[in-house]
Amino acid sequence: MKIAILGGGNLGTAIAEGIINSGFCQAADITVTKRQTATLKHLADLGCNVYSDNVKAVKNSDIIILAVKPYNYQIVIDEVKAALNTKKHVLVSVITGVWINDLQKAIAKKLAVVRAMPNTAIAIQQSMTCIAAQDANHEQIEYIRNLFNQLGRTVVIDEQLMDAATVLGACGTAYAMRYIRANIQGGIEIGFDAKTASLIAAQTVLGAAELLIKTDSHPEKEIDKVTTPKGCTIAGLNEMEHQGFSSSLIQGINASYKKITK
Ligand SMILES: NC(=O)C1=CN([C@@H]2O[C@H](COP(=O)(O)OP(=O)(O)OC[C@H]3O[C@@H](n4cnc5c(N)ncnc54)[C@H](O)[C@@H]3O)[C@@H](O)[C@H]2O)C=CC1
Ligand SMILES: O=C(O)[C@@H]1CCC=N1
Repeated sequence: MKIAILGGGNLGTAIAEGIINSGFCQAADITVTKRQTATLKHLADLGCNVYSDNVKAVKNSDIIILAVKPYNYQIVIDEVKAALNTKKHVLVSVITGVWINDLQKAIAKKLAVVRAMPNTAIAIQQSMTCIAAQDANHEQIEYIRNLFNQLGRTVVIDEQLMDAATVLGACGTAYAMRYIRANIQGGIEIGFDAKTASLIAAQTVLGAAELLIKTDSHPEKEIDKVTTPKGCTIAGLNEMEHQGFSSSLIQGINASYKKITK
């Protein structure tokens, strides 16, 4: 299978790099497009095809990953729709807030369309990618899922949950960063230099996440292991809750969701 990535920006280039690093396919089988291709030199050096002709990229590929900003998708679809072939192509859109029906209407064909919602950790092959599909067969969905499995973990969801997936999975990277930053600020206040506090905070969060994923455990079970009776962990946790810690996170998630669905 040959893969075209239309829109070689942050996400598009990260996907290309991840696919090459994972060995999922040869660099020569990947095409990345952008209007000005100067910033894609590193991909060309790796062996990818890099150019600005979206139609040529579509004609030369089987899987078309659309990775432009939401306000640019219509222009790109108008440009390539005549070249899209329902018997050959699968369109994968990573665009926030654009529904499969919108894409199929814009294409004016019943093309197999898959929506994927990754996060920025895709750059280091640690994305959580939620996938939803329409008019794609089992084989096509499994191929796309396998592609994104090279770039982290995947889950197939109903498209109705795509906004929720965007909030929890993609905005979630920013929430986690803010949590880590707060830990760094607290860590400095209790004595660490910024660099050491950053390492301790980030590795501790990584370890906590891995504990949950690798042992299929529940957060509260792991908290029980850390909280010594009358100890400092429970004192800190309870104070955080008195200050509205869990409630503020839940309200933030709801605010993001309201914004994306309005
Ligand atoms: N940043 C994030 O955390 C996430 C972003 N997304 C979605 O992914 C999409 C891409 O996001 P980013 O990579 O962050 O944006 P970006 O702005 O870095 O990349 C978009 C690229 O498309 C190129 N482009 C614009 N018009 C084009 C055209 N006609 N032909 C070819 N290339 C064209 C731009 O030059 C730019 O390099 C967006 O729709 C966004 O909603 C999805 C999940 C997470
Ligand atoms: O903030 C946003 O609108 C997008 C959605 C997912 C990540 N960034």
